[in-house]
Amino acid sequence: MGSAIAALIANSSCQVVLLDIASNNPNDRNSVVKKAIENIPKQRPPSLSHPSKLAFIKIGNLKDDLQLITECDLIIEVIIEQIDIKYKLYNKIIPYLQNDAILASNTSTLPLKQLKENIPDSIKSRFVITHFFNPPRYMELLELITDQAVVPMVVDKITNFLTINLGKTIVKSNDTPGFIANRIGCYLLELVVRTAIKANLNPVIIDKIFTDLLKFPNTGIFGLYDLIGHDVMKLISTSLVNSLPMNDQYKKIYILTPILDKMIAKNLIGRKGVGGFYRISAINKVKTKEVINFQDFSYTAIEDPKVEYNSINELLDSGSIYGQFFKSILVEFYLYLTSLIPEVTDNIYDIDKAMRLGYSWKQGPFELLYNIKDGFEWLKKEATIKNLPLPKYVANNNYKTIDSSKFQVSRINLRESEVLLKNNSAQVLLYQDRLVFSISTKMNCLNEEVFTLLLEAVDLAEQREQDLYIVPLTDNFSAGADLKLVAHYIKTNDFTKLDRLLELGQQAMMRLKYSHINIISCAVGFALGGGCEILLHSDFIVAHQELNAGLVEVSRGLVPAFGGIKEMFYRAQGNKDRLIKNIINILTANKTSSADYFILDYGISSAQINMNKQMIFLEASQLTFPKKVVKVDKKITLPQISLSEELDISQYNELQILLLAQLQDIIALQEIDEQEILERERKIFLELAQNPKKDLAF
Ligand SMILES: CCCCCCCCCCCCC[C@H](O)CC(=O)SCCNC(=O)CCNC(=O)[C@H](O)C(C)(C)COP(=O)(O)OP(=O)(O)OC[C@H]1O[C@@H](n2cnc3c(N)ncnc32)[C@H](O)[C@@H]1OP(=O)(O)O
Repeated sequence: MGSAIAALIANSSCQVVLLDIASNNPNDRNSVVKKAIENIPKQRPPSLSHPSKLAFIKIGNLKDDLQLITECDLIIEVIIEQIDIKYKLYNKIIPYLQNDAILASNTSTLPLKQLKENIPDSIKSRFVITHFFNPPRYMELLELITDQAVVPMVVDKITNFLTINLGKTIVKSNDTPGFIANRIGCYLLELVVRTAIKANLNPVIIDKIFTDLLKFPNTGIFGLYDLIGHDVMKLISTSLVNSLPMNDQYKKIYILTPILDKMIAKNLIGRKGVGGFYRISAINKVKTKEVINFQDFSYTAIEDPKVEYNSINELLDSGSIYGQFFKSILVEFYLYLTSLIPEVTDNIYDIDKAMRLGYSWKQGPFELLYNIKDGFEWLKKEATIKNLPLPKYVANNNYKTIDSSKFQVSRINLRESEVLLKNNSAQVLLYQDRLVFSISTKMNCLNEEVFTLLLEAVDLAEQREQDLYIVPLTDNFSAGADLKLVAHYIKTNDFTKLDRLLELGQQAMMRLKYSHINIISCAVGFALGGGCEILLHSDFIVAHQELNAGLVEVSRGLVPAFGGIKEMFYRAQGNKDRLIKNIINILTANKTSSADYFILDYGISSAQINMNKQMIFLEASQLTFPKKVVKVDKKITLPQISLSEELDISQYNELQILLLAQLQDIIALQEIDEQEILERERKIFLELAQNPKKDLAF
């Protein structure tokens, strides 16, 4: 994980030093760290936002290069979870720490108290635990563990670095084993897996219920166990069980399960092994997902199971085997969860946040309990039937003070904004003194109403002489044109509406580009198709590093038609190489995987990258923009290139070849202005849209 954390820091464009053990090879003492560096670009999912970020990582070994530590403000120890080995390392590095440098351990199992036992007092005040989640580039959660000895200035400094520079959301946890997320997450994993194996239940059905009814990530519980690795789960749980108090329920559910031990012995440890609860095989050359049979460890192909219940309440009331199973594990789980308050944390919203951001649950456990009819009353009743003692939090009715509006807090608190304009798909807000346009459709998809209000928003911004910020209030900037709506129009032959959408889209993009106020787009999540076209027509983009943006239309059997083709020509400004690159973006439906890639692949010149998606708008609103110099639509010269010679067309499909021919026709014009390309773009779109092989449906 050390190299993945180094990569995350490099992604933020901060300098980072990666020190690993010195190799025995006298000719190359850095061979171990070099191997780690070589592996960074191979990590999946990718740890680096762009290969160029490797330049931010300096390497060394823990024998010859300790002086590099003197250059560092923060030293994160990411080594094996053995206290003696950690002590040895601390003794080595402490003499090289700057007076105000912070020392942090990324331990997931050892308490801060124990880590500090042999540390000089002068270091105790700046020694904390920073618990990253794997993979660190993608998981937003960071558990921060401090104690009385740590001075507030240190807490502020590290909090700023982790949130602003690295984009993490910090949840403070007490210094208890497993902290918050793993204590709860691993308990649930062990509880479900061990109870289900004992009852010989089917992992596929259990996982399906977790994903469909409880909205867990697609891996479910057994899939996650495989992903973490049965060997690693054993290490984590053993360590937890050894450090938890005698009467902790984790010890009781961590029962002997010979099947799990046999699986480890057979290297059936999950994705890293020869299989796990699941495995992917090639059956008749078809990739097939299989599930294990616990009796003989053979595998059977999975047929997509149907869950016959519409809600968790229906399942729990059903009295079926799986209904009873879920009733029993949910009662056990919630009694355990509530027994952790206030020992692990007294903030239940932090518990929910930790499970959402560290385990990717759609809802945290407390919010989830709201989905169960009379959740806490149900829990009390079931616990009483089973004669189980109620934790204080439940027995004292403390849960009655839960404020459900605090579970998922949106990026901008709408209650603080004045709504200036609004329709069913978008709104214009006055947030403090900033004009904000935000879309409110599913995935912020674009329809006539969005464009109509966007046009009105630009009018309003111009009247008020104020810049306009385009800000998503949810996790995505925009997934582009509403393809469900487009498919519906096509099905009902409503070509007037289709034409109107196309016209409005193009008009809105040109209005953004040629208005005399600045248009600032705050780009997070997906900005695809029309979403990307809005970015291309904005004056400035503040982008989250984890942005996925691109003109992906060709992958849907369409072509960009809200000015995307036009911008790719226009932005090349006569430069041959840039034009070829831009055409490849369209042809290959280049969906970039980070803001770094988007800026380079799409030739974006006015953008700033931010690591923290919660802070994108804050950052945008703090920037000052010069008065916009409205561009003049001049003719651009088109470099005379032959696309069939410049590109390897053998790899392209029918639509791509047809599109290439149309783009070549534009190039043949030699000189063109923006309006002319836009008209061409519309013509190309309509011509190619007749191609019947289209799959707009989801
Ligand atoms: C003779 C014919 C003439 C035709 C003339 C037509 C003229 C019409 C004018 C249109 C001009 C368009 C021009 C523009 O340049 C083109 C575009 O913008 S095309 C759209 C490009 N965008 C995409 O292809 C993105 C599609 N979406 C995705 O790939 C994925 O959804 C995602 C964004 C990667 C997210 O993936 P996930 O996180 O897994 O989420 P889901 O896929 O489950 O999505 C959640 C939810 O949202 C719905 N949804 C997503 N994108 C769209 C969309 N573009 N339109 C409609 N709905 C969308 C998705 O279906 C899910 O819905 P649910 O299942 O929850 O109901």
